[in-house]
Amino acid sequence: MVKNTAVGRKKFWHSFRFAAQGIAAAFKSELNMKVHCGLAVIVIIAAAVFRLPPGSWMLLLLAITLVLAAELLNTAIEATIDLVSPEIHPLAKKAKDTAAGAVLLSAVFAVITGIYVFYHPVIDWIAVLMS
Ligand SMILES: Nc1ncnc2c1ncn2[C@@H]1O[C@H](COP(=O)(O)OP(=O)(O)OP(=O)(O)O)[C@@H](O)[C@H]1O
Repeated sequence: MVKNTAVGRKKFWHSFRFAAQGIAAAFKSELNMKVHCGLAVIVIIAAAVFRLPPGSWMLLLLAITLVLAAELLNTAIEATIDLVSPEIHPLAKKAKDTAAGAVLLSAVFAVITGIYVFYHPVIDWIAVLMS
């Protein structure tokens, strides 16, 4: 484990490396993170196949970023709670459940965004298939 003791420009790039390590660590340890990333890849491929307009792409990228960012913060809060309060405590429960709530909220937004963005292209595609 290394602390960021660099200065100036070096410190800036070290911060990026530590952030990338954090994302990689969350991906390796959290099943939910793997599921969210897998779904994000499927959604991006579907958006390319349906040739969605730029506005729809931006909405999808916003939803994907929100979910992944919420999942990363949830993982950070879980790790912090496990470190400072491994024993059962109502505040530990509140912190973990609230962080999980943020993930749930962002996931609901992502589902609504997906329905809004894909509804008409999918209906049009089915209509073409049936005609
Ligand atoms: N120290 C604690 N004190 C009180 N309740 C806790 C504590 N740790 C966990 N819990 C309860 O158990 C639930 C599950 O906690 P856990 O740490 O297993 O996280 P998780 O939601 O299963 O996440 P993951 O599986 O991604 O690690 C929490 O949401 C909380 O309600």
